[in-house]
Amino acid sequence: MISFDKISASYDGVTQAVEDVSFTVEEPAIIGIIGPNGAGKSTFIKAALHLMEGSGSTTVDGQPLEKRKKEVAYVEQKNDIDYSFPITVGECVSLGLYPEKRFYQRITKEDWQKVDNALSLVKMEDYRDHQIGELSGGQFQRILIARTFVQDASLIFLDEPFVGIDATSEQIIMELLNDFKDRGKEIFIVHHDLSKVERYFDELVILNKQLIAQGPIDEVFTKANLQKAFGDAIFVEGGRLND
Ligand SMILES: Nc1ncnc2c1ncn2[C@@H]1O[C@H](COP(=O)(O)OP(=O)(O)OP(=O)(O)O)[C@@H](O)[C@H]1O
Repeated sequence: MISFDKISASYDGVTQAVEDVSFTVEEPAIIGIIGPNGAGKSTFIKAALHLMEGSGSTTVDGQPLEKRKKEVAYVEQKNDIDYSFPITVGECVSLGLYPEKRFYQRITKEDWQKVDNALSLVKMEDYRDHQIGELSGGQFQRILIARTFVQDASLIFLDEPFVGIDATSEQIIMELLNDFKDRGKEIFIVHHDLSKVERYFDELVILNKQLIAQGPIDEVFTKANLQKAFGDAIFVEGGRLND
């Protein structure tokens, strides 16, 4: 169970990006975080995970986040990642084993077994010794998911993981995330494609600076909530939504 209590954050003390967002997710689930551009989706995650300054608190099973940090994995937006870093696919995945481990520290035989196992889950076992810079966007995203697996994270936050990736990678990732859910994990995904909401997610968080709605898809993925978050423009092109 993870609870967010009054998460707020601003930039330069001027732009209030997220305001008093509170909600709890009790059960293993895949949770979509949606909202218009600039709604504060990325900021919410960063502030809630204490990756930037903000206020409010996050608790895991009633304990402060600090005590459970090892269980939390965060995969940032692709454009925030430096692909030119000279590191192999295997080394990149192994970083999940020891969040505190330094680069180039020796990786044991046992570690490699865990890495190989994770790489085969994301169907990237043949790429272990390749440089990360050689991968496509979709392959790299699969590597980052493999890293959360070796970390054994139970709370996974993915910021726009499907932007610019191939359909095969998207499918492999969604299958794996469903498997993670069956293993008891809670997975949060910032996502912008509303057409896939019902297929991909069990629960939804709708944000526009403040929390608009949160809960099971069939309760909160409604025209009224989407209008509140996105305005009327979203309905111009139509689309199947619950009333
Ligand atoms: N580093 C920054 N400095 C100043 N303002 C920022 C910074 N990052 C984000 N913002 C502003 O904070 C607000 C929320 O941004 P955020 O990136 O969290 O939204 P988002 O919902 O993730 O957007 P998108 O869907 O476009 O990625 C926006 O108004 C944005 O311009």
